[in-house]
Amino acid sequence: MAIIEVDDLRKTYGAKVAVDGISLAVDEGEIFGILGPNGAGKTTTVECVAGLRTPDAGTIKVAGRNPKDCRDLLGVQLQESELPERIRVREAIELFSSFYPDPVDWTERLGLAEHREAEFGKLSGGQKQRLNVALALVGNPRVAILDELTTGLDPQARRDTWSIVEDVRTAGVTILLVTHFMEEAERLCDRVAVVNAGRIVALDTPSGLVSRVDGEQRVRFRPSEPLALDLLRGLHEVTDVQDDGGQLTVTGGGNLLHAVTSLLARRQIVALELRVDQVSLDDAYVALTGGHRAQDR
Ligand SMILES: Nc1ncnc2c1ncn2[C@@H]1O[C@H](COP(=O)(O)OP(=O)(O)OP(=O)(O)O)[C@@H](O)[C@H]1O
Repeated sequence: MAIIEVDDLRKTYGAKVAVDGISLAVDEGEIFGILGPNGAGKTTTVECVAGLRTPDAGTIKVAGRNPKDCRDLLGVQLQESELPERIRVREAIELFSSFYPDPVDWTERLGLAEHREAEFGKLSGGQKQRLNVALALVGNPRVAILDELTTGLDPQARRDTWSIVEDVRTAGVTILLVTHFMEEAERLCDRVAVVNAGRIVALDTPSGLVSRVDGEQRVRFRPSEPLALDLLRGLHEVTDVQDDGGQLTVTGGGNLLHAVTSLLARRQIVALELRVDQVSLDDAYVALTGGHRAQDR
């Protein structure tokens, strides 16, 4: 059942159209990703869902209610949420807890227990983000909105943060996640809306997005024995064969790898240095957004 329903959302800033008719529905318990290039309208969309901005047109419902009446349901971690440098972890948790009737302390579960007396300014990037997640969850929300949670983190801290997001979902929280990272979307999200210039250009599971792109596959190998290239060209899965000094690159579709390896096996030829390149979510994203590559910032 959908817990977030966005229907034909529009938002402009002066002459700038930031969101141009976005509709989506997020099911309870889902991790739903919003992916797109800079300025695509992602933050504006989630800020409207969070009740922090007023749409110009369209409707948004969270658990059937207007987002502005959903303080008890929503936990929000925003893109550049910065706390004062000197505030201690414990003090920040206490301050945020005071806003809610039934606060929940996530510091233990998020590995912050030993940093409770540390000042915000002295925390590492990963610890700051864990604190931001703890603060977003303090009100025991049914929906957490996480905007570029892992931007600026090193790869290990990013992975640690992903496990935390999975733990939060396991605890029953629905997550709306804005991200620039393909790997993050692929690892975490049940479904992803790819946004470009204020519109959704595709909405699907990560593997569904990949399969939409009519991507070619490439199989590269060095045959252990000489092989007539026309045999490969005769396979209906194959569209092209290149020989680069004995290193063959076979391009095609369908079950290309199986077709090529079966042919080799019949001739008792071994594929040495075998490599397979397949369409990735990155390729799908580039195709869907017309060439904007998601950034690693
Ligand atoms: N307060 C504002 N006033 C004027 N224009 C704004 C404002 N906030 C956002 N914009 C513009 O609206 C467009 C959408 O911005 P938004 O922040 O929603 O995009 P985004 O997809 O989240 O981008 P990013 O990945 O860079 O955070 C951008 O062109 C941005 O410059």
